[in-house]
Amino acid sequence: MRVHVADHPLITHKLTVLRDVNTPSPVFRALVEELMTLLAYEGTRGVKVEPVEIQTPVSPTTGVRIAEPRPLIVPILRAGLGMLEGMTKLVPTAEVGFLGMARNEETLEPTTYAERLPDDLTGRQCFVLDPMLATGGSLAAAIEFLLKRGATDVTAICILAAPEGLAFLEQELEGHDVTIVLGALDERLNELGYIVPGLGDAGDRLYGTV
Ligand SMILES: O=P(O)(O)OC[C@H]1O[C@H](OP(=O)(O)OP(=O)(O)O)[C@H](O)[C@@H]1O
Ligand SMILES: O=c1cc[nH]c(=O)[nH]1
Ligand SMILES: [Mg+2]
Repeated sequence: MRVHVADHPLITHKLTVLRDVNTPSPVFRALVEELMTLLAYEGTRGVKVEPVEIQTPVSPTTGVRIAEPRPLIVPILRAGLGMLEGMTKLVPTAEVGFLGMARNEETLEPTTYAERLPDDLTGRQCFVLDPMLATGGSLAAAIEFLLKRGATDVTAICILAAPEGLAFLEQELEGHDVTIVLGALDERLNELGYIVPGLGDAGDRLYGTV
């Protein structure tokens, strides 16, 4: 598993406002989208392209286009939905599939309550979007779901992660071709399974449920 922490002052600046408990939901949503555009740029460095011959007004030349089969973007509902627009702006021809997952806040175990994905993901490059990688249970389950359908090349883009969650993913996904792109790697998890310093519950802050 490869882990890449995006290191850019604009990302850190936007993250600081995102973390602030006084940032209201509409601003939080806008910031997630802006951050996602920057993280999508990092996260798609390995997107598969194929050569294409074109004619400029001056001469023929060889360029590239996104390779077939098209990449699949998988936001994990709810909070991952806030990242979708930022990603599809960069890769507008990608297909989008959905996974709905919720973490039981007492046991911290994830459950999957919705799935709308292609049956066969053989040869598909997959990009999973979820802002928070805390214990890693939700992301591990989501990635394992894609691997079982035949995916072999998975990149997850998260805004924040805890070291405990990364260690869990490392152990669960050993031997698989998985890349994790992060906006920041935080200090730790607290006793309730929340990322510290973190930003609280991403879904609640995005959709105004608190
Ligand atoms: O790494 P974990 O310990 O599994 O926690 C992270 C998960 O928790 C949050 O979702 P949540 O379950 O709160 O669902 P929501 O997006 O509907 O708020 C977050 O978006 C991740 O999916
Ligand atoms: O800190 C955390 C942990 C899990 N889910 C969140 O939304 N935030
Ligand atoms: Mg939540």
